[in-house]
Amino acid sequence: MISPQDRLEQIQRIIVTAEQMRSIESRVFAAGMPIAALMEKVASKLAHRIAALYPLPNPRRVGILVGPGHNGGDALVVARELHFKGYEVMLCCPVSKLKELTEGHLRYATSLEIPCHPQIESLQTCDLLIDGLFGFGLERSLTDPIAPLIEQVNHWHQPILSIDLPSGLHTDTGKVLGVAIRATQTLCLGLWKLGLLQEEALEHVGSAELIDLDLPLTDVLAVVGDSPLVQRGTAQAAIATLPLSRPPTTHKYKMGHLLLVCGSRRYAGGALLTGLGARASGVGMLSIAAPESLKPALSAQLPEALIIDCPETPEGAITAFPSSFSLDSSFDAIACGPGLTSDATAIVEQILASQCPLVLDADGLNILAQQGTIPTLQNRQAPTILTPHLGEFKRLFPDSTVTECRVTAVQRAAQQTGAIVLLKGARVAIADAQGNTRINPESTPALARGGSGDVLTGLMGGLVAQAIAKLPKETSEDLRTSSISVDLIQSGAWWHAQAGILAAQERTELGVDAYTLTQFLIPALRQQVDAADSKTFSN
Ligand SMILES: NC(=O)C1=CN([C@@H]2O[C@H](COP(=O)(O)OP(=O)(O)OC[C@H]3O[C@@H](n4cnc5c(N)ncnc54)[C@H](O)[C@@H]3O)[C@@H](O)[C@H]2O)[C@@H](O)CC1
Ligand SMILES: [K+]
Repeated sequence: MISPQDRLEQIQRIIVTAEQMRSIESRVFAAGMPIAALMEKVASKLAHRIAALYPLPNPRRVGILVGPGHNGGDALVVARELHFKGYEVMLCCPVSKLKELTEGHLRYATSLEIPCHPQIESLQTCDLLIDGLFGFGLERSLTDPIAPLIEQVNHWHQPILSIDLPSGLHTDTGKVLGVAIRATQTLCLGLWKLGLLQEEALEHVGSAELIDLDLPLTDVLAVVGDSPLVQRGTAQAAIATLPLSRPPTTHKYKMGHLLLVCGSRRYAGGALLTGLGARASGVGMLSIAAPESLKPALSAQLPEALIIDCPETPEGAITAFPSSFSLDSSFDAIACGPGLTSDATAIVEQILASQCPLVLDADGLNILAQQGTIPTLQNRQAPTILTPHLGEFKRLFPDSTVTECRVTAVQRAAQQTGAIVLLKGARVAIADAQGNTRINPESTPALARGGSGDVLTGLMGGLVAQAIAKLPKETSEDLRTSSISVDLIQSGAWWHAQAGILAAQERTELGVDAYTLTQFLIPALRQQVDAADSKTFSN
């Protein structure tokens, strides 16, 4: 039997749509779990968590918004439990036609003399609001009388805690259906809903937490599949994937040789930041091809790196590799792009034509877009990882529907090109050609800053080089490609985000310039590994 800790780790990785959640619940109900019993369980866990988050005596007055379905039912059971714990609870139920179970709980709450108001104004003096208007049953845009009620509540100042989802959000796309509650906190029930991990939803979700409902893993996996294509990244998965422990008899070339191709006189920092990101990855050997005029600065900051000084244009962009240099099989991976400028077309073309695994970013992506993204990458045999932000993504895939749904757009881009595509943003989404998809659930706006992407490119290049170096030299191209998994790329995205989060905690969100970020990569990893170890020992 799986341990409760391993079960919870698996549950934390799963992401469901509304339809999948409905199917899972149907299986549980068909197996004999009464709907009312599940609702009791949900609400008792919620009430317990809410009392821990907002302990008495302050806040004392709790206003609860009750909708027509079972989200409203959950809210009413929470109301009853908080009432018995000593909170001063009041309800607002703006609709008259309720589902049967919800109706019963409303009757009982009323019999306990918990006041229920049709008008939202009565709740304005509450210290805390709980949103139980709609959960995953919301199907269409909100209108009168609920839409104006939500608008009003969003202008008030007390914290709002949403049950399952902020009411008004689409469960799958995270888009606002007319209007939606802006929650301070969302307690998601049972399994992570896809919409909560979409960037569109972030301003409404607040901080998000999963309330485990002990849904049987067999029922969950029967619906989402044993190895679900779309998964939420977790710390444990990232730590298990990163090359944290080294074989005792290893040597530097077995730990990966990474070639960085980056920088120009104008963007000298691009080369430096990529180099510092690569250094933190632990890669065995680091070579940096950069304009020859950057050599002194790079050597001073990265004394361990081999600097390949490249001829440059009068403006200081790389024109080509030096004539003595051959882009042969001595490199396990190349990371290319930061700070190159658009003048470095020839060298990017040469790299794209090579057989070397490649992480492509920034100007490398812009040059690829000019060459024609899909045909160029379809001709590439070696593994390719693209790390665009939204603007670069649109240039690479001008026909994409990225504004509709980032996750679908990334999946399609990966499938069209055969590359692993990582779309940057507050919720990094990563997909491979087979549809395997990862979403990084945690980040910080502190990373929205010039140069933080360069750090990611170097870090990612170092991880890819180490994964490739582990393979026997004669490994086929297909096997090399499959050895670079979305989990590896997700572990890099997770690590980078955790460094930003730790740096922001220590220095505020204003204090996370890209150089500082590089200095937090190792401390953040240390902290996360220690936290994971202490969890293991305490269980
Ligand atoms: N089924 C269960 O027993 C469980 C349900 N749970 C809770 O129940 C929720 C799902 O319950 P429901 O399926 O009842 O769905 P909801 O409570 O999300 O709401 C659905 C109700 O709202 C109405 N509705 C939908 N769109 C509307 C609109 N735009 N304007 C006005 N009315 C609209 C529907 O006709 C339906 O009556 C979950 O989010 C969760 O909170 C969970 O607690 C787990 C157990
Ligand atoms: K809700």
